[in-house]
Amino acid sequence: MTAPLLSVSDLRIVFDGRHGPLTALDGVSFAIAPGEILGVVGESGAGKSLTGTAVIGLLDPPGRISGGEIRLDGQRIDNLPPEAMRKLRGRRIGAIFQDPLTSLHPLLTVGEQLVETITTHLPVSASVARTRALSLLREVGIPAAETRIDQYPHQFSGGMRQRVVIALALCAEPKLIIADEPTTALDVSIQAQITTLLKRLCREHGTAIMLVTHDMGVIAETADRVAVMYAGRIVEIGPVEEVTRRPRHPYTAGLMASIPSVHARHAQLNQIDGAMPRLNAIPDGCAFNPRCGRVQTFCRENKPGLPPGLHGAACHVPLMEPVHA
Ligand SMILES: Nc1ncnc2c1ncn2[C@@H]1O[C@H](COP(=O)(O)OP(=O)(O)OP(=O)(O)O)[C@@H](O)[C@H]1O
Repeated sequence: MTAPLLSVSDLRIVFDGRHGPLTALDGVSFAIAPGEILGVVGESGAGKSLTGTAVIGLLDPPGRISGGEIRLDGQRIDNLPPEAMRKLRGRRIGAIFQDPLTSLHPLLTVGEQLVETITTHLPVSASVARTRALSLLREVGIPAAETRIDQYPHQFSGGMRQRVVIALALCAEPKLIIADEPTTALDVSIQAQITTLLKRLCREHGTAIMLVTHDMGVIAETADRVAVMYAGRIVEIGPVEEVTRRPRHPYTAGLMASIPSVHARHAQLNQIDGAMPRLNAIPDGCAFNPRCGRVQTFCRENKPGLPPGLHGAACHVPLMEPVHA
């Protein structure tokens, strides 16, 4: 792998509660290369969003980083003062969230928001910024951009609004975009258009994306590599083809089995019995052991680590045979 753009090492996040700190992220490590799309997948509560939130420096109390480090282009960013982090956000790291309306100001036109973001981060005049805003809107596939630029967010459909949010994230040509469930609120046909757009932007601009989603189908279509999270840890990581065709962790295999057909994407991950444990009740040993069909006595006692290498699973009894043809 080339020098990583983002590297997260042994990241730990706790929530300070009345009965002491609860561990929400427990030693998460991964890297993203320039231009690469890393999918981060897992059920609700796995810690996917927390990981993305920590990378963009938006973790709020009572949550806090209690260990590990985050580096962007080699520079440590997890301990930057808030002002420095604010500058970095938007300029070097962009963000796209599930609901476009939370990222857009309802009372400002799309053009005003783009121009403001561009002039905040780049030393250009308002008229140059407007020209750039127009070309960004065209680039993300907004038809009749010259008219649309002066319209308000509510005048756009959900899919078009998400395109505007992507344009906003791209304003300062950040090297990294954190996209948290960017397609979840959209119709299936629109989802495909947005994932195609994200892939094209990565290819054409060399932007890296950390794509957070509960949907293994979106990952399979979009990501280069995938990190599977469970109960605050990465339980499997590897190239998407490898992980989807030959999952090694029984949890990943369960996620794969739960991918609905392309035409029925909205089915939930309901094929693995049981639920993600609460933070105050994470089982000893492998956190997945109560739900695992391959559980052995030692799985209840020893926490498995993620082995080094391109594709690895934190499992004492990994699946080694292809599960999917
Ligand atoms: N402010 C908070 N206080 C206490 N616990 C929190 C807080 N925010 C998140 N958590 C806990 O941290 C864990 C990880 O949350 P996170 O939002 O990262 O999960 P996720 O995998 O992104 O799930 P989802 O898809 O539902 O967003 C969960 O157990 C959640 O309950």
